[in-house]
Amino acid sequence: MQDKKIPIGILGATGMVGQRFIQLLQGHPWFEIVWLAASERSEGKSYAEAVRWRMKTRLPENIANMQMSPADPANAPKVIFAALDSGPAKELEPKFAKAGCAVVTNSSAFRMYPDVPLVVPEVNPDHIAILEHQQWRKDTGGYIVTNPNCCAIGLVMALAPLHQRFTIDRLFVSTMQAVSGAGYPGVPTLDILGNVIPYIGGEEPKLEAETKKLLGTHTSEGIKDATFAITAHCNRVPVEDGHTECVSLSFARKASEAEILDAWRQYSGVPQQLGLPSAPPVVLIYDERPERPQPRFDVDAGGGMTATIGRLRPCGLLDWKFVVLSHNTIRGAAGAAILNAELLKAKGFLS
Ligand SMILES: NC(=O)C1=CN([C@@H]2O[C@H](COP(=O)(O)OP(=O)(O)OC[C@H]3O[C@@H](n4cnc5c(N)ncnc54)[C@H](OP(=O)(O)O)[C@@H]3O)[C@@H](O)[C@H]2O)C=CC1
Ligand SMILES: N[C@@H](CC(=O)OP(=O)(O)O)C(=O)O
Repeated sequence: MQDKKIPIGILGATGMVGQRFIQLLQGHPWFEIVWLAASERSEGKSYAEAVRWRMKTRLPENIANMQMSPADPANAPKVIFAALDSGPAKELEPKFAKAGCAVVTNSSAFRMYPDVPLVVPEVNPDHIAILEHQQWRKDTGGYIVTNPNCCAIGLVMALAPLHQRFTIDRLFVSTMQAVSGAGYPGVPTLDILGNVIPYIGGEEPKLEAETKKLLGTHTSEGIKDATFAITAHCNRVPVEDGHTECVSLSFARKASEAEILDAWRQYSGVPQQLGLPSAPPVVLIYDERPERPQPRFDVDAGGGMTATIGRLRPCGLLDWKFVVLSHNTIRGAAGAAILNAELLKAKGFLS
């Protein structure tokens, strides 16, 4: 007989990522949505009244009729998926953790705190062990676990198998980021239509710092960042979903084209071994066609959880260069948090 599902709540349920949570959690075998909250603007309304539903699947009827709760832990379930802007997240997420909730969040507010795990389950599942240092966990059993910035996720998925085998020593990345990354309503039409904006506030330092934490090592003193040099350029482009990243890198140990392709093709992780419900069977696809990956055709690979890589070739400045694409609101946000929660459950941190 199947165990009872774990009741979960969504904080920031009306935003782009909140909506993705609702879409992805429909029929989830382990989690059931019982509570929704967002800002005071939404409080007391039905979800259907509060949201501008932007998903391509229909708003589920049971969710449409749910009443939006206050963003307060008093009547919330003990597992919270959070998709708040980072300002409110900074204030609200600790309140929930202090009240004994497991907060599995997308926001950047606590990602770089030394006692907060920043996790992509295929890449660094061992980093959840630093939860033992969180004061909230010691006091009430509550805690905060984060997933990275949406560009950092696609990037580290492609880098992890290479870093494991050849040790990255220098890295250049330039992004082309979809408009859904800016939330809803996001970037004004007149700014982005037929245009490219070579600035996304705060994005470049986040991408640089988070990549080094994610590829860092868990030691008895906490997470020791990876030591490679990294520089990032971040750009907004008129694409609906899917962040594309052009990467150049060099390694401490020489790597051939065949070895790199082999590292990507063999890549699999703990979520695949454990058969977690949201784990894509194939983590990375390498597409041989010279004009791929493209967001229009490749963004939904593996239900939006697989990253697609292409165009591996020698680089005139560093050793190698390639392109990687991943879905920013699925693998880069809601899907990432759900996979984190599945890992936490599988490892005994959620019940
Ligand atoms: N979009 C993406 O690709 C990614 C986003 N993220 C992160 O996820 C988080 C959510 O992003 P996204 O969904 O795009 O953003 P949106 O702007 O689309 O949604 C923001 C959500 O936060 C709620 N909110 C705003 N202010 C408050 C407040 N004071 N108290 C409670 N709730 C509040 C909004 O509620 P209301 O509708 O009531 O105003 C809404 O539900 C952000 O931290 C973002 O950085 C991370 C990775 C990728
Ligand atoms: N800033 C990203 C999305 C995002 O919200 O990132 P972060 O969670 O790191 O703030 C984008 O615009 O595409």
